[in-house]
Amino acid sequence: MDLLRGVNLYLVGMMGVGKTTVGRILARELNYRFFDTDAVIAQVANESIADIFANQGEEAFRELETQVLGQLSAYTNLVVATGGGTILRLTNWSYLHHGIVVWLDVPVDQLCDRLREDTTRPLLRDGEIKSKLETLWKQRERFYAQADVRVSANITETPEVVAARAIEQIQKVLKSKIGNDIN
Ligand SMILES: Nc1ncnc2c1ncn2[C@@H]1O[C@H](COP(=O)(O)OP(=O)(O)O)[C@@H](O)[C@H]1O
Ligand SMILES: O=C(O)C1=C[C@@H](OP(=O)(O)O)[C@@H](O)[C@H](O)C1
Repeated sequence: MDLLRGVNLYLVGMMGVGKTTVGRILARELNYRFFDTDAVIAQVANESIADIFANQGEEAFRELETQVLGQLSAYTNLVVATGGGTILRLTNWSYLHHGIVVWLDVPVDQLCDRLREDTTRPLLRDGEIKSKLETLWKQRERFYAQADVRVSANITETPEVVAARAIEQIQKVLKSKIGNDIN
């Protein structure tokens, strides 16, 4: 994994794909530090993500998200689990491109089962989860597709299996990048 030294891994993808769960495992395997931008935002704001949305609105949350991402990008050897909407802002991409952007992709219908009982994600409140996720997916798919590495997963796989595949795929992409640079 020497290829990866000195860079950050940024996990992107829809809510509930496992960015936090898989990210922690990746950090452990690579001996990197792990950060979840939502957790940092909640700590800095001293409020839960749901309360920030309710009290300050989504735009204020997005501003905090950009600030936290920018601060984390000053460091190296981090695995960063981003929020599902991080990819929406062009400014955020200027930070994401400091490292390797890894898209965890789980089919939306499988995410519904995972998130049905969830109360922590404000964008899924009030209404039918499936149609909300599908609407977000339609708006966001093209942004996720700009990641350096795509890791497809399904909910029958353990986070450990997904993390192992992510490492393999990241290595493959880095090796081919280096090969292309030499040729
Ligand atoms: N591979 C997996 N297998 C089973 N459950 C998972 C897996 N990945 C994540 N989960 C569960 O799904 C939920 C959402 O995962 P999380 O890591 O918080 O997603 P994200 O950070 O992308 O929003 C959590 O309850 C987590 O325990
Ligand atoms: O998709 C989104 O816009 C959001 C995803 C959430 O993070 P997770 O992707 O970790 O659930 C959190 O940042 C916030 O609720 C908004």
